[in-house]
Amino acid sequence: MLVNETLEEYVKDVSSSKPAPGGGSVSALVASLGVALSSMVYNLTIGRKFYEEYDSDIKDEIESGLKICERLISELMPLVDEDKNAYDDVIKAIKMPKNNDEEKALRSQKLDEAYLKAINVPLKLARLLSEGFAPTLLIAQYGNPNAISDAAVGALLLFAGLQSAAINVRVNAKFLKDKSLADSAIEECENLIKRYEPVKDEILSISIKNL
Ligand SMILES: Nc1nc(=O)c2c([nH]1)NC[C@@H]1CN(c3ccc(C(=O)N[C@@H](CCC(=O)O)C(=O)O)cc3)C=[N+]21
Repeated sequence: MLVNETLEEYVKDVSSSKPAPGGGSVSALVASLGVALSSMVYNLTIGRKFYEEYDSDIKDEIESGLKICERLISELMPLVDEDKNAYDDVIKAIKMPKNNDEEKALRSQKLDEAYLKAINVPLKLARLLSEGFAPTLLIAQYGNPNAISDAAVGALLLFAGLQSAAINVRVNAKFLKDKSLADSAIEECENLIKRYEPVKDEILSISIKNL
């Protein structure tokens, strides 16, 4: 499993001419790291003197923000492998024989199934990532000022992950037979980008003001 590799092995795997891991797996890793940075700022906040002085409703919000980050990390990390497996299946289907109608039909069916998976993994990534912006904004507002730049880096990585997921959805959607499913997946990603780009910008401006 990729998640059990060393960083060195993973980077080598990505850089090689092996078909996968590719951009999809890398965007899942980047997404995990983005949320991990937010989580780090939470962990550098909860229990500190300035934190204890917050109203209890703010403290509750902060505690639930950390819970969200922890859940997101545990759901994002498996996508590093799931995306590799999904794209491996695309490559496997592309390589299937097409010497007669029977082979062609089977290949076309397997290819469609593989592209559907190769869309669904980045779509899941985009949906999970979209849940990471609110907790990152919250911790940029209330978190440890020493680590505010990490919330900004987290927001940038979340947004990079979201845009990358949208690109992977789009590139695979054009091969899908079910055009309405393809269009709705593309539209969902575009809507998430439109919705969360301003949140990313807000996190950046809060962080930059307080550097
Ligand atoms: N969910 C998802 N994850 C991805 O990682 C992903 C994706 N969708 N959609 C498209 C892009 C593109 N990408 C490629 C990786 C390797 C080759 C590759 O190795 N191609 C070989 C041919 C493959 C072979 O025959 O072995 C070649 O061009 O020589 C191509 C394309 C991954 N992507």
